[in-house]
Amino acid sequence: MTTAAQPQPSADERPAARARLLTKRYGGDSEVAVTALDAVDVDINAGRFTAVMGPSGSGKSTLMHCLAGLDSVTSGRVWLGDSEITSLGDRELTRLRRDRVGFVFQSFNLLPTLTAGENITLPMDIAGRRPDRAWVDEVITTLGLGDRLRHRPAQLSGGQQQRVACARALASRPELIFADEPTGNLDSRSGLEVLRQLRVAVDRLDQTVAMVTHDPAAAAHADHVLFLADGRLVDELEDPTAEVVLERMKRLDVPRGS
Ligand SMILES: Nc1ncnc2c1ncn2[C@@H]1O[C@H](COP(=O)(O)OP(=O)(O)OP(=O)(O)O)[C@@H](O)[C@H]1O
Repeated sequence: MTTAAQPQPSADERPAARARLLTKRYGGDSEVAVTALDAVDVDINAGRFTAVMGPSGSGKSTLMHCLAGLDSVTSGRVWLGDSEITSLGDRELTRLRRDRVGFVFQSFNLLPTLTAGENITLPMDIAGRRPDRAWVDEVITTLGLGDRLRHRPAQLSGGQQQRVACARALASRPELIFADEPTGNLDSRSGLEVLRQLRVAVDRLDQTVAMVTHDPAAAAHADHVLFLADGRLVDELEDPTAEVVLERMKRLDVPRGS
């Protein structure tokens, strides 16, 4: 428990998630073992939009999965807020994920038989949690979904479906939203629509978003970019533009030794 005498960091300084010496190896000690993450130290700051970039196979999805408690770590420690998730058992981890983390995936993952409104509150309904109606209404209004709530996913455009998925991730007011290539299945206009909504979630709803992306233009919507290469955190960028992100990515794509 913290005492009143201890200074509390401001929201901007408080990491929503952090990892220290995070190593993830697939394949155990076998000859085909892959070190997907190699002693990574990383902070995902609260109230900010962070993009994770890097060449294919650099460890982006693995980092996200380990930070979100979706995958176990080989060594190192991971915290979500003040909770060390690397010390939790399966059941506690499941509860923590359910209550404190939101997810947006490339493939929307909406239930086709439910309306948009039902999809948005489904995780809370399953968890037996009563939605905070004022908050859910604010999310729906802010994401411009008010006139789409009775539609089923098939009656919505891809961009609208992904906005519903964003609203679903936001509905429980999680501490952190992980978005894995959220624009990967969308045309550029719909992708832009979704990126703007993630930006709005941070700026107007005071949420925290961490997004894996291949796209420098998408990363430019973030406040901060983390660059991975060969399982290591090799670069960071504040207030990115698409041009500078592309430039940094080109450096990472240079083959080793050249
Ligand atoms: N379940 C797994 N079993 C074995 N190796 C894996 C597994 N998942 C990932 N890897 C390996 O770990 C490394 C990092 O993979 P990861 O998916 O995190 O990279 P990424 O940067 O997200 O790639 P991409 O941009 O192509 O999605 C790769 O070499 C990959 O082949």
